[in-house]
Amino acid sequence: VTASYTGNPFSGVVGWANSYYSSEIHNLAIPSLAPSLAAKASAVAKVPSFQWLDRNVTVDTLFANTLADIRAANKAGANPPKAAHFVVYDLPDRDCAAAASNGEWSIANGGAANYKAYIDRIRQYLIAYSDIRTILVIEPDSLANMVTNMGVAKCSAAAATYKELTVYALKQLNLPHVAMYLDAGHAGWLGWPANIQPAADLFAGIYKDAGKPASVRGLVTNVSNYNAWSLASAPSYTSPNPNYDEKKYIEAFQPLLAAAGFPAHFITDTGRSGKQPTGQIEWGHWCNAIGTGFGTRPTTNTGSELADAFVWVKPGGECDGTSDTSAARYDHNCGLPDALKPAPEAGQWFQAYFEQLLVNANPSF
Ligand SMILES: O=[N+]([O-])c1ccc(O[C@@H]2O[C@H](CO)[C@@H](O[C@@H]3O[C@H](CO)[C@@H](O[C@@H]4O[C@H](CO)[C@@H](O)[C@H](O)[C@H]4O)[C@H](O)[C@H]3O)[C@H](O)[C@H]2O)cc1
Ligand SMILES: [Mg+2]
Repeated sequence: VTASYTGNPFSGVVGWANSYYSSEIHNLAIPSLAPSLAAKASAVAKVPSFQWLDRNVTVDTLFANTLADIRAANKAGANPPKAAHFVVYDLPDRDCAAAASNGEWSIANGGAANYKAYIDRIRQYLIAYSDIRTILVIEPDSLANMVTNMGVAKCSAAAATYKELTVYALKQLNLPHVAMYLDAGHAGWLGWPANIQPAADLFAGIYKDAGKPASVRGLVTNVSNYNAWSLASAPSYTSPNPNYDEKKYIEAFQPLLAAAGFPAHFITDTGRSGKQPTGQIEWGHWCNAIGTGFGTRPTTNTGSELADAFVWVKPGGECDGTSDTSAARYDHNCGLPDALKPAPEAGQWFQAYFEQLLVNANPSF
C-alpha cells in the first residue's frame, strides 16, 4: 500500500486516536470523574488528535510506536486506512515570546545541530513507514513570532536559526506520502490587518527558500487557541479586527499568499473552540483560557475549498503552562484572571481543564 496522494491529503483516510492521549484520559482523567462524565471522557479518547514530538526522546518512542500501531491497524484491514498526525515541535530557543513551552535545546548550546539530527531521524522513520499517509504540523508559534515579536530579544536572536531550520525541515520531510502545514498562529494573531501582509511575505519566502516542496500543502491555524471557525457576530474581545474567526482569517490570507507565490491550503484546530464567546478577557490571553469547550470533531467537511480539514492539534486537557509564579517556565499569561488555576507545567495533564472542556463540549459528548 502506498500512501502517496494528490490534492487534499485528508481525503481517503481517517485520523488515528493515539494511545498516549487515550491513556492520559483512561489513567489520569476517568478515575476521578463522576460516572456520567466518565462515559463522555472515554468517547473523547476515541477522537483522533495530533501527537506532539516535543522532545527528542519522543522520536524513537512515541513516534515509532504510533507508526507501528497504525501499520498494524491498516494491515488488519482498517477501511478507510488510518493516517498519522504529528506535530514537529523542538526548535532551539523554542516559544521565544513566552516562557511556558521553552524546549530542551538552545541555539547557544548546539541546538541547531541537535535539531537537524532530530529532523533526520524523523525522516528515517517516515521513509520506513511510507505505507502510512502522514500529516505534519510544523513548529507551532515559531514563524508567527517572527512576524510580530522581533522586538522580543529572544525572538530576534533566534530569527535566522528558526528560518534556516524550518527550511531544512521542509526539505528533509518532503516525501510523497507526507503533507506538511506550517503554523500560522490564528485570527487574533496574524489575522490583524497590520500583520497579515507581513505574514504572507514571510510564509511565501520560506516556501520559496525551501524550493516549493510538493509536500508543503499550506498552513495550520488556531493551534492551541480557542477561536471559532465561523461566527455570525464578533466576540467583544476581537474588536476591531474584521477577521474575528478562522474562516475570515484564511479567506483574507489565502489571496495574499497566492499573490506572493504560495498556493496554500489550510487546516484549523477546533479542539478547544466549542464554546463561543470564550471566557477570555483579552484576545491575546492564550494560556489555559476559562470558558472553553471541545469543538467540532475532526472532519474534511469544512464547507470551504480553502480548508482541507478541521483537526484537533492541541490535545485538550494537556496544560498550556504552569501558574506557579516561582517556576522557571512561569509565564505571566498563565497567572491572568481568565487563566484556569492552579495549572501544572505545559504538556502535563490538567484535570480541571479537561473537565471544563468536557462540560462545555459543542457538539456535546
Ligand atoms: O486594536 N488594535 O489596534 C490592535 C493593535 C495591535 C494589536 O496587536 C496584536 O495583538 C494580538 C493580541 O490580541 C497579538 O496576538 C497575540 O500574540 C501572542 C504572541 O505575542 C500570542 O501568544 C502565543 O499564543 C500561542 C497560542 O496561540 C502560544 O502557544 C504561545 O506560547 C504564545 O506566545 C497570542 O496567541 C496572540 O493572540 C498580536 O501579536 C499583536 O500584533 C492588536 C490590536
Ligand atoms: Mg503554547
